[in-house]
Amino acid sequence: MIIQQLHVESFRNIRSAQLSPGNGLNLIYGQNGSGKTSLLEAIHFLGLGRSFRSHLSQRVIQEGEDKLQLFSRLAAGDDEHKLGLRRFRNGDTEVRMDGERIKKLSLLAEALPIQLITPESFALLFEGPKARRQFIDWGAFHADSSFYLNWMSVRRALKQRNQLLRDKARYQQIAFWDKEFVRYSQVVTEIRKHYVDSLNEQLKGIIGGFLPQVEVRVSFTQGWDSKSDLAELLQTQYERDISLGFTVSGPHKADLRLRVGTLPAQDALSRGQLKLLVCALRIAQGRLLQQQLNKNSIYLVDDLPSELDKQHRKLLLQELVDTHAQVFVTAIDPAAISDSLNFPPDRTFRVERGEVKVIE
Ligand SMILES: Nc1ncnc2c1ncn2[C@@H]1O[C@H](COP(=O)(O)OP(=O)(O)OP(=O)(O)O)[C@@H](O)[C@H]1O
Repeated sequence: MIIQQLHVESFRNIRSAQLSPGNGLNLIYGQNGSGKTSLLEAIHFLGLGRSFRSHLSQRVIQEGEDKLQLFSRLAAGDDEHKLGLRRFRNGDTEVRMDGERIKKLSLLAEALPIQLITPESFALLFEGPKARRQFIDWGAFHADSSFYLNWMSVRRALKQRNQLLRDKARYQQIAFWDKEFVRYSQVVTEIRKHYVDSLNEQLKGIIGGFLPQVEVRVSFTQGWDSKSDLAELLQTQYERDISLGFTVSGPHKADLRLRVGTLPAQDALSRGQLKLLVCALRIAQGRLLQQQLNKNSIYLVDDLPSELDKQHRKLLLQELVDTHAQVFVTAIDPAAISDSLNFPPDRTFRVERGEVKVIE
C-alpha cells in the first residue's frame, strides 16, 4: 500500500497539512517540537485508529478543536482507495473506506499495514513480553486470516476463567472454559510458531548485514512448557491459579526470546546495536508480508539518525529502500539522512511550527 495523498487536520500542532508523499523514501525534517513525530503519528493513527504516543486519543486532537480529521488516497497496484478518519473529543471514531463506514478497526490495520520504529521501540526488547507478543501477533494477524478470531476466543475464555478463579469456583465449573481455552490456544500457538519460523528465515540475512559480528538467536516460547499438555497443566495448576486469582500458563504468556550467546540481547548489545536489531525485526516482518501476501507495509521511522553512526545509517536506509515500500523517516538535520544516501530521497518535507512544506 502506498499513501498517494495525505490530509491532516487538527492533529497535535498540525492545524492543516496536505501532502503528496513519494512512493519510496520520504524525508521529514524540522526542529525539536516542529511536528515531525506528529506527522508520523497521524499516519499511524490512520492505520490503526490509535496513537503510538498516548493511550488517550483525545490528547492528539488539537487544543481548542473538537475533532481531528485524517484523509488519504491509497494505492496498491491498480487498486485505489480513499480512507478517512475522524476522531471526536467524546471518544467517537468515524472511519470511512471509499465512502462506506467501517465499524471494525481491525479492517483498518488490514488495509494499511504499518511498521513503526521509534526511539521507544526499544520497549520491544526491554519491557515485559507484552510488546514482543504484540510484535508476533501483528505478523500472525496479517499472515493468517483466522488468527484474530481465534485470539479473541482465547481472550474471552481466559477472562471467564480468571473471573471464576477469583470467585474461587470449583474445578468442574471451570472445566468448560478450560476446554474452550485449550482449543483456541492450540490454533493460536500453531499460527504464532509458524510465523516466527518464517520470520527467522527473513531475519538472518538482515541481521547478518546489520550486526555481522554478533550471532543473534530469536526463538518463540509458547507460554507453557512445550512438553506438557495444556489441558492437563491447567488442571494440575488449578490450586495455584485459584490462590493467585489468574491463569499462570497459556498463550497469553507467549514470548519472543532474543539472545546473543547465552545472554538476553538487551544485556549483550549496545543501544545502537539494539536499535538495529529492532529495525531488522520490523523490516523482516514487512518483507515477509510482502512475500506471503504481496502486501507492502508502510515504514515510519522516527528520528532515524539517533544512536546510529554514518555507516549504520547508510545500511539501515539502504535496507529500507530495498524493501521497495513507502518509507517515512524523520530527522532534525536533513543532512544526517542525505549524507548517508547515494541518491536524493523521493520527497523531502520540512515541518515548522506544525506547517508542512514540500522542498523541491
Ligand atoms: N493536542 C495538541 N494540540 C496542540 N499542540 C500539541 C498537542 N499535542 C502536542 N502538541 C505540540 O506539538 C508539538 C509537536 O511535537 P512533535 O513531538 O511532533 O515534535 P517533533 O518535531 O517530533 O520534535 P522532536 O524533534 O523534539 O521529537 C509540540 O510542541 C507539542 O507541544
